[in-house]
Amino acid sequence: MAVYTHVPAEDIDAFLTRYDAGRLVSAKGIAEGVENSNYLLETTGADGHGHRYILTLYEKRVDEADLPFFMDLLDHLGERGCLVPRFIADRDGKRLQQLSGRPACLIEFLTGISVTEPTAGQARAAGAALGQLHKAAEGFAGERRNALDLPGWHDLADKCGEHFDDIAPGLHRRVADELAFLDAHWPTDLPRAVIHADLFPDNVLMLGDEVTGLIDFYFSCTDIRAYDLAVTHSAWCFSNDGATWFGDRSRAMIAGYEAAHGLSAAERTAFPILCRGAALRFLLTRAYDWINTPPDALVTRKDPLAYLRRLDFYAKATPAELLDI
Ligand SMILES: Nc1ncnc2c1ncn2[C@@H]1O[C@H](COP(=O)(O)OP(=O)(O)O)[C@@H](O)[C@H]1O
Ligand SMILES: N[C@@H](CCOP(=O)(O)O)C(=O)O
Repeated sequence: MAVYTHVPAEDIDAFLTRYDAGRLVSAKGIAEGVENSNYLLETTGADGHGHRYILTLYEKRVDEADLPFFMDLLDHLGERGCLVPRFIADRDGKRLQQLSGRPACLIEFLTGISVTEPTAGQARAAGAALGQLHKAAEGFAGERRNALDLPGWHDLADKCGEHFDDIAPGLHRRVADELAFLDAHWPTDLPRAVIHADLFPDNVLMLGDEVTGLIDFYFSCTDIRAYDLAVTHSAWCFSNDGATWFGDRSRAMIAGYEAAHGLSAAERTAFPILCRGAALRFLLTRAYDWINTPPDALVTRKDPLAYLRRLDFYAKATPAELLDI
């Protein structure tokens, strides 16, 4: 459950009076997500025909100072045909507000569901949507440093320290060895761009095999473009526990990305290392949250070991195995 801040319905109704959005009809806390508090709002709509919105209160890793970057990026992508939600301006043109003591935004609601067991067809569509996003992001002037890059992974690992071994014996050593490998092999000459950096199935809305929305851009940043495909691959092409890699999903995702954007020879060669980095990144944030979230907290902790299993797979994988479609 990710509702960290409980906002009384009367306060949401009062908040809505700043917008041309009608009056509040219902407000439901959204269980999915781990970073922010999200509510699904139903209103009477400005035209009286009823309307849905997402209300987000920013809680954990989102820095308020980064919100203009995310707003401008979604405007840029939306103007170029990507199915992304726009931040809604109030009657004074203001998009960032305060509600219950938190930074808060009203956001366009997009239809679709997040799949939990993607098919190969859905993995292909996600790969294509990522490629289209990368094409549409070309020419976007904004930049944002990735706080969860290789130096950021070292910081997180230092913070977890000995506690890694409370999650699994030997994990501390394994993480240190992997960081040493990535320090020596992480590519420095691949094209960089604005990337989503968290395109998990729960951040892709779909109807059947069709993508209807890409959401949750709060990790988007400037980094190696093909790393974004590695993140997406790690999230879509395994069983949820990371124990099984699905070659059909993997081939379909790469084919979808190749058709929409394409990978250079250098990106293909580096792909297994980028995937190792992606697996370590999510292992580390999950381990940090595991260690620092009480087991009885309202939010469901995500299993770090599901990403250790992916890391084990990528450490043995060849570019041909991952990319030969
Ligand atoms: N624009 C949107 N349209 C429809 N549903 C949304 C939208 N934004 C968020 N959601 C819903 O809220 C959930 C949590 O949102 P998300 O941005 O992933 O949260 P968090 O940043 O806390 O992880 C999503 O899984 C989705 O169900
Ligand atoms: N996708 C990450 C956690 C971030 O959660 P999200 O709901 O913002 O995607 C993970 O699975 O570890």
